Amino acid sequence: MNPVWKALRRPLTAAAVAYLGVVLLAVVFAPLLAPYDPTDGDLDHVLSGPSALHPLGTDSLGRDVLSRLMYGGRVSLSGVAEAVLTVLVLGVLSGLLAGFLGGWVDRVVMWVVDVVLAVPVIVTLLVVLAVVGSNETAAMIALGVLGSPLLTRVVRGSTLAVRQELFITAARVAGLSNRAIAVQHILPRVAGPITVQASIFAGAALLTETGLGYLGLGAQPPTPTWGGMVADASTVIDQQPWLLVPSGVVIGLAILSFGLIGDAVRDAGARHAPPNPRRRKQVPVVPPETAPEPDALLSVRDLTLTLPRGGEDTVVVERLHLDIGPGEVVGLVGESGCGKSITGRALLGLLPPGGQVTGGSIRFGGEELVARRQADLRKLRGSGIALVSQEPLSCLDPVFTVGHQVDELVRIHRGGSRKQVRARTLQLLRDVNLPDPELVVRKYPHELSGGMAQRVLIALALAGEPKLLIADEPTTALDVTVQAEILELLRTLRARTGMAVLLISHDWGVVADLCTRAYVMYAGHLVETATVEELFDHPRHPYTAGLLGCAPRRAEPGQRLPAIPGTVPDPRHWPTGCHFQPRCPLATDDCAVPVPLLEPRTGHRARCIHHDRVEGGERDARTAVA
Ligand SMILES: Nc1ncnc2c1ncn2[C@@H]1O[C@H](COP(=O)(O)OP(=O)(O)OP(=O)(O)O)[C@@H](O)[C@H]1O
Repeated sequence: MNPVWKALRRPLTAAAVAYLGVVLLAVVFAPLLAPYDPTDGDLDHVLSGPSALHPLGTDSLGRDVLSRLMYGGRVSLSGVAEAVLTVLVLGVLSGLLAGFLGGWVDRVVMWVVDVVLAVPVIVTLLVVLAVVGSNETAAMIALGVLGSPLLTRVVRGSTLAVRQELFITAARVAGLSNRAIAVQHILPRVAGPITVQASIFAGAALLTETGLGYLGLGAQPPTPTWGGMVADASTVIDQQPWLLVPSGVVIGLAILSFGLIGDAVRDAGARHAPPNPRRRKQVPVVPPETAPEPDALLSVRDLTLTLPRGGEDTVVVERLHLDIGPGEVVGLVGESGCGKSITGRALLGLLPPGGQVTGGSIRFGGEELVARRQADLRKLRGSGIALVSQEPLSCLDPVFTVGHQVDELVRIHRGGSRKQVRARTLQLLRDVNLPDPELVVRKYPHELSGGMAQRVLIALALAGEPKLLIADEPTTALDVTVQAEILELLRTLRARTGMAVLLISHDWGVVADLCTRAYVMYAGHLVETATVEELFDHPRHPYTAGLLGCAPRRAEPGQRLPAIPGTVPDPRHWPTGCHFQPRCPLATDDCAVPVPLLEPRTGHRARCIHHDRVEGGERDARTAVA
């Protein structure tokens, strides 16, 4: 069950909701339910206590307190509604814009927020009332404007947190517009904090409205207001103290109820805002030193990426080269932390906050992608390049059914009537071999197995008919049988659609199964590239040879699994020269200077000066190519 609903079912919260519901009904239906007209005085029963005639007594003019409470609530609660509505519109819009768009929009919004927060509320309200007369609506809207910065901050913080989640990245990858992502994916996620803030503000607004009524500002007599009733009661407190009880209890319980509902929703899972990602100046991109491959679908040259690590911009990928031809299946291999996934994200223009391309070029279909605006890249995502990631369930929005999520992308990429969209969705689900697509479209992500979720994710990626599919460890989270099925599916889809695939993996078996060529990465460097056959038969870099030697299928029964000693160094502590030298059995002093990519055989490149000593290697001449 939704945690918010669960929280609202707690006895105290349920009582608060019920109380506000009853008050609201009594107020709305006051003309039908109130026993008397709120302005009619019964001079025979002035300042009487509760009686059969007047259940809550009468005031100093003999007016029925119950009827005045019902009618008074109309003024007081509509004032609260006006203030809350103003806060919601201003706070949610500005918070979403600031958190989602960031940059100068964020800076301007936060500057306005700081200015409004510095304005004293009561003084401003008095000024507004002095200017517009006793216009309660104007005062409550002004209160809403002054209260909105608190909601702006909360929504901005929550949006920043949600923006980092994988399913939002997946939605971007799929080419969804910012507005669609904000409305359909982010807004439902920040609904909790918004409800908390709105209910807390409603209590404060009721208190302010009552205070204004008490001071004789706002709606004027004989119109009943709750604040006016408190003011009347306080003037006769010596003669009839009871008169303060009905209005005091109704107002007090209403404020308490707003607070209780806010607390319950917050307890149910309001999230804290993450720290604001560091803002830095965009550094100029260093142009590549080598030309792109003209016939390639994707040609990456000298790509250098930085990410903020330990407070500093750290290079995590350095001068990477990569080419993928149309329809080609290419592997990107390496241990965890070598920079494979971050490279995949850079191709889509989706680096984590603070990440930057500081050098090189990415050409896709002949167009340069580095330094292109996010709006241009968004058009490319999904239809040009699509991504399937290693955590299928985290990439699906848990709030919507599979059908809704696939429909959404089909509508964006193809358009068409509801019927046509759904027909295409079912076809896509059939294409990825999901049994019973009619049933699957009605399922929520939590009802899917890992294998089914991965198939749905592949269907989502196919919705835009991409030319290049980046499959980032697409089988890592799956069991062996399902792994084989997904690999077979990728192979079939590639043959059927003619799309190219960049398969990111640390598993040589998977790479050998699907790819014709592979790139091996180590600690941010491309260390070797060749056809998969060449790499298996004649590795020319000790790292590739070491990785191949670690494959579990090469282990002898009863023997320890072979492993490369040591671990991938943190990008802040890369050694100078060859990054692999501290772990390399062939390392010499010469390895401490930067090593270029060499080409021991045509089309086979390795970043190693000892490539001819790598086991199984041939003693070829070195040809520096980069
Ligand atoms: N959001 C991030 N913020 C800071 N550093 C990051 C972030 N994501 C990745 N890194 C760092 O970038 C480097 C490359 O990470 P990347 O995820 O690309 O490696 P990988 O080879 O894909 O490994 P894995 O298979 O575990 O994902 C690592 O040192 C990693 O710690």
